[in-house]
Amino acid sequence: MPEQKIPATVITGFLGAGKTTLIRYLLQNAGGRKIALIINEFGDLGVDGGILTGCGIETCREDDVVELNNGCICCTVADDFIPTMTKLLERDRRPDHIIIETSGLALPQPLVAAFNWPEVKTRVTVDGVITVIDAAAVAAGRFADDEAKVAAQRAADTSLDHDNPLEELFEDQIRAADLIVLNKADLIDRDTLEKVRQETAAATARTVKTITAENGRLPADVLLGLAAGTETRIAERKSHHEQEHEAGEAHDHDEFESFVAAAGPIADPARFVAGLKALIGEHDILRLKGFADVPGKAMRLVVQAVGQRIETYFDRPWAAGETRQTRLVVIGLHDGLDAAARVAIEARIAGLASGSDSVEAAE
Ligand SMILES: Nc1nc2c(ncn2[C@@H]2O[C@H](COP(=O)(O)OP(=O)(O)OP(=O)(O)O)[C@@H](O)[C@H]2O)c(=O)[nH]1
Repeated sequence: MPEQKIPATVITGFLGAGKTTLIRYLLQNAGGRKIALIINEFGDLGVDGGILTGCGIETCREDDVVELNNGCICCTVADDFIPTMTKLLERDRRPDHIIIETSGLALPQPLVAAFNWPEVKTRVTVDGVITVIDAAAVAAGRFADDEAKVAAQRAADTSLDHDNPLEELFEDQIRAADLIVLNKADLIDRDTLEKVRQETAAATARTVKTITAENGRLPADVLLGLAAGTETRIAERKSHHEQEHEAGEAHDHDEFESFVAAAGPIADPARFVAGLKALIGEHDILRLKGFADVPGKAMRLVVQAVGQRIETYFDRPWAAGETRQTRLVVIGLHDGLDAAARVAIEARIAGLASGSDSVEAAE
């Protein structure tokens, strides 16, 4: 049986935006996922590894945290990142998910490109790039809470081979994002937050979704794609249709909504994916993830989408006695996924699966 690919999430954003805080919360609420962390930081400026390893979180063992402190990760990809990933993948204890926290100076694109290196490509899939933004700093006309510290980090990194102005770096980090987190929402009022949201959206041409957070407190299901633990839950969960006349599930995070959309076999996977892309663009869908039944294929098709990034691959044969089915978990903001939207989305997914609805992807 082929080894299932391990999803990797890149978490980027300026120094002090709240990346470590978000990761810490994520580890504490990982839903049983075994997470390995790669943290990129420098000398005495870096304390994140210590914060995370010393945190006493059960799911995060000391040797699951790897620190890369030879310079900015995007400038040391070949020397540092690839060997580290390879070592991580050769461990006996395979992680369910890999999280990479970049330094505040990192350009995410070279890092994402590194996932195409042969050593990594066959074993890891990019789950998504999450860009954390200090909304309060941006509202105040800055990119980071402490721009002097960012400058100090830059000065301390002798291997840094890009010297973009802060504004350009900020735009690059936003452009690379599959999901943007406007963090530190507690420090500004709603109107200001909305202004920051618009400003951020203007910096990206794509239909990237933006969510807000206080102290990075966001559910793992929103931040991360499928993992071993979620797999069984999808099969067990009732579809939206089955749930329609029942009380909704209890939520820890009221601002988010999720449901399972069930559909029939996929007539044409490429058109299905193109249609899903369009659907995500049209609705407030943050994530779509699950499995699909492709007739004629012995293997199950994994579908993972965050923003406009959609990954599909066959991960394992359907087991004997297992029902071949298409089930996608749809996650979005509560306000955007009301009952009518859920009915419409489920119907569209069913139509896309059967080929009766052949929406082309929005460019
Ligand atoms: N008020 C407020 N403070 C926050 C929030 N998120 C993080 N902080 C604080 O902001 C500071 C920086 O947070 P970190 O999580 O270390 O930020 P980071 O992006 O990991 O920073 P580096 O790793 O240094 O690049 C810490 O003092 C956090 O406690 C938030 O949502 N609201």
